[in-house]
Amino acid sequence: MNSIEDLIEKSETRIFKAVFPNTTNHYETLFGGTALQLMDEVSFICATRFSRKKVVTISSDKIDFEKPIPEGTIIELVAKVSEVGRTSCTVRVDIYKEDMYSYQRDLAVTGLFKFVAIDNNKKPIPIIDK
Ligand SMILES: CC(=O)SCCNC(=O)CCNC(=O)[C@H](O)C(C)(C)COP(=O)(O)OP(=O)(O)OC[C@H]1O[C@@H](n2cnc3c(N)ncnc32)[C@H](O)[C@@H]1OP(=O)(O)O
Repeated sequence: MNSIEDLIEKSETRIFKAVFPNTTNHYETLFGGTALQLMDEVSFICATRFSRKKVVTISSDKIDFEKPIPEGTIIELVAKVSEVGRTSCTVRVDIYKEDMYSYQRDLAVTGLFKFVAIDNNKKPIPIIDK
């Protein structure tokens, strides 16, 4: 049986993307809505890998767009469980931007996403079996 700490470590989830023009806005930076969609997806995968149960998003919290992400950069999304409740878990997502042609890497966006585990009747159930 894995401890909660082991499950948190093993479920850390990372996705890389290239910021192509079809994902940017008229300022030629990553569109905020696209960033949110990617954050929801990576945090959903993380919560699913953590619980190995059906989970739904119940809330998102404190999304900070600290730095713009220019077209032509690489982004890495890192999702990790930061809090475990009875039926829910909270996942912190960090988006790092990397210059393609240097080793410059900066934290650009952070946010929290909370998920609830549900059964086949869509009712909350314990997020992990103890
Ligand atoms: C992957 C996807 O695309 S999901 C799509 C978007 N999400 C959805 O459609 C979900 C819609 N929401 C729902 O179906 C329901 O709200 C449910 C099933 C998630 C929860 O049902 P509820 O009756 O509210 O559950 P309940 O009151 O027992 O709370 C369940 C957990 O959620 C937490 N919670 C409930 N409401 C909120 C809220 N507004 N904000 C933060 N946490 C909340 C509770 O604290 C509890 O956590 P805990 O057990 O770890 O302490």
